[in-house]
Amino acid sequence: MTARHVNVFYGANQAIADVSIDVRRDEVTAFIGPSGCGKSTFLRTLNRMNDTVAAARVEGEIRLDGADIYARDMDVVQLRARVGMVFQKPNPFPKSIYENVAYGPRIHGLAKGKADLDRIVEEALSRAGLWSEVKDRLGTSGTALSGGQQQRLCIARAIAVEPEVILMDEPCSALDPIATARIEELIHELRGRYAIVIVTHNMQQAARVSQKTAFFHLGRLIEYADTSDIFTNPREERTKDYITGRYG
Ligand SMILES: Nc1ncnc2c1ncn2[C@@H]1O[C@H](COP(=O)(O)OP(=O)(O)OP(=O)(O)O)[C@@H](O)[C@H]1O
Repeated sequence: MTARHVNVFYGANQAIADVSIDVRRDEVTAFIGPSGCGKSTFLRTLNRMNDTVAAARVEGEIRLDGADIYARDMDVVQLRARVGMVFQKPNPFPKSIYENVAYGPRIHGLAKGKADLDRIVEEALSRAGLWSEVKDRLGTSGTALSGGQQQRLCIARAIAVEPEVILMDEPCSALDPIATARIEELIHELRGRYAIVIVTHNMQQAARVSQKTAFFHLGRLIEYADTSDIFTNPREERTKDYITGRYG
């Protein structure tokens, strides 16, 4: 995905100012920065989640495989399948584990019948590292799983429609350390197959899971570089101050 000169406003307040960035398919990109700097707002521009906020207005250009995602003829439902999202709080549908994963492929017409749908569900749950834990209880409610399992179910739900990009907005902030480690492992396993963008407050997590890191401050993209450079050799003073804990 490429973003060029993106501005986002909530009414009269500007939350994102002139952000340009490329997100590559074979990498995990972490968005870091102090609270309120616009990480989530910018993340949400990448699959037009901001459309759901009446006061939000996006300017600039964002392209997915060259196509302008804000173009009038862009099918937003299709876009959100190609650019999936995993939220801070796991939000499975109040339906069975199977239905949580099968819903997307069914509405997007990806399955050629029941056996094919079963295969897609198994594959998505396997890739999300959840299959062995749930294969004998696919009919039970997704909301009855543990928080970490629910988050992996949400990742399986995103994967099931074969996205190109997965956006993760602080996916571990509601999870304990063990469930967090499991999600981080999963991010490693999924890398290469999907472009992954993760917003995180946890700098160790950014350093562990990502290859590229973008540091935001007051709505601007201050520095975007290899994660190892951001954490060991930042070019900007503000990045250095943030990663050394001087503010944030
Ligand atoms: N729905 C909204 N309506 C109005 N203003 C909003 C809305 N969402 C975010 N903002 C404002 O936009 C700015 C950026 O917020 P955003 O949530 O994107 O930051 P963030 O870096 O993700 O913060 P955090 O790390 O605390 O989640 C803030 O000033 C915030 O108050």
